[in-house]
Amino acid sequence: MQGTNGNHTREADIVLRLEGVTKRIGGRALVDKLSFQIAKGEIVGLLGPNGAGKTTTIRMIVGLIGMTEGDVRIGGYSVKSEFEQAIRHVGGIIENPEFYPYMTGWDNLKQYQRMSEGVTEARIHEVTKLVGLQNALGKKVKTYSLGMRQRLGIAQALLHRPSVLILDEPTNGLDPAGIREMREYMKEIAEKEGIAILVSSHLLSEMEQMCSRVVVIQEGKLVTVRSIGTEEKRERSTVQLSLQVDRAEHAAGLLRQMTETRDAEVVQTSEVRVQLGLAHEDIPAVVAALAAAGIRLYRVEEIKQSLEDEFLKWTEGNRIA
Ligand SMILES: Nc1ncnc2c1ncn2[C@@H]1O[C@H](COP(=O)(O)OP(=O)(O)OP(=O)(O)O)[C@@H](O)[C@H]1O
Repeated sequence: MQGTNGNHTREADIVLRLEGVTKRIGGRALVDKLSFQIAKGEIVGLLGPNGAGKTTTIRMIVGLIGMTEGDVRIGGYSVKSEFEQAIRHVGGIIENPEFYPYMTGWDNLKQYQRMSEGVTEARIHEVTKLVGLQNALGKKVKTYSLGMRQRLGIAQALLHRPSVLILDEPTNGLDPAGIREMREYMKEIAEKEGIAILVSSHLLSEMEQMCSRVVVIQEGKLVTVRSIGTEEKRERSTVQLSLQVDRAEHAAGLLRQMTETRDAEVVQTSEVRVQLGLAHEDIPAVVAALAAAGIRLYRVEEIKQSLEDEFLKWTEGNRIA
């Protein structure tokens, strides 16, 4: 699976796609023209300081609130116009999942199984093993730790074999050991089930260890999309470029067309800026294509700062934790 560094994603592997998603309330944009996509088997972090719009974005993805503009496609289906088909592909934990505390973990999942079509007991065993809960299934949920309750929630969300798992701040309240365990089973879920996972957080350090990419937002706007990897891996894969042009939207469209053959990932970050990951040898051809299309190119810069430095800069004054 090559989608993990975000530079070799095939169109057919995209399972979640946000297209200019916007939420305005009382004239204020809580989420503003947000676009990004996630492929099969990828774990992507939606990262931003408190109040950046993460929860609002996630609530729109799963249809809990409406979008003012834009659309979300899940498994190719529009959340706006084909909600039922779209939502069938999603397993989501937005608020704390509710369980019957006096029933065992197993009985809680059996209860859920009765309400859902096509979920077998074998599947219950499979998902509880994935989250490492198989030995605690006979215990009452009221005796579970927060981490165990969360695993039960994730097991439940996985029962119907969704193609996307969406988790809002899942590490909140977990101790370091709980966070580490979560990281491990999330990776296993993504790998073994080929699921795309979107997980929100305001902590870069956690996301760096868990995710293959992060989508950074601030004040509802996309700041950047970054691949996470070792320095060595980054060097071998692609160069992250920021292009300053006269018409970023036009340039981004053109670059996306080229992406299909050149494996780049294109993000418009402002009216005049486009970011993309490119193989070193592809840079001249891309510059030439932009010029040929009449787009004025003012700057081609490599983005080199560490993600940590940048994240602190973006979120200066906004960060609570
Ligand atoms: N229904 C609403 N009406 C007006 N403003 C809202 C509403 N819901 C959220 N907001 C505001 O929108 C902004 C984004 O909120 P959101 O909860 O999406 O952020 P977040 O990134 O999830 O932050 P946190 O980590 O604190 O949950 C905040 O400034 C919040 O106060």
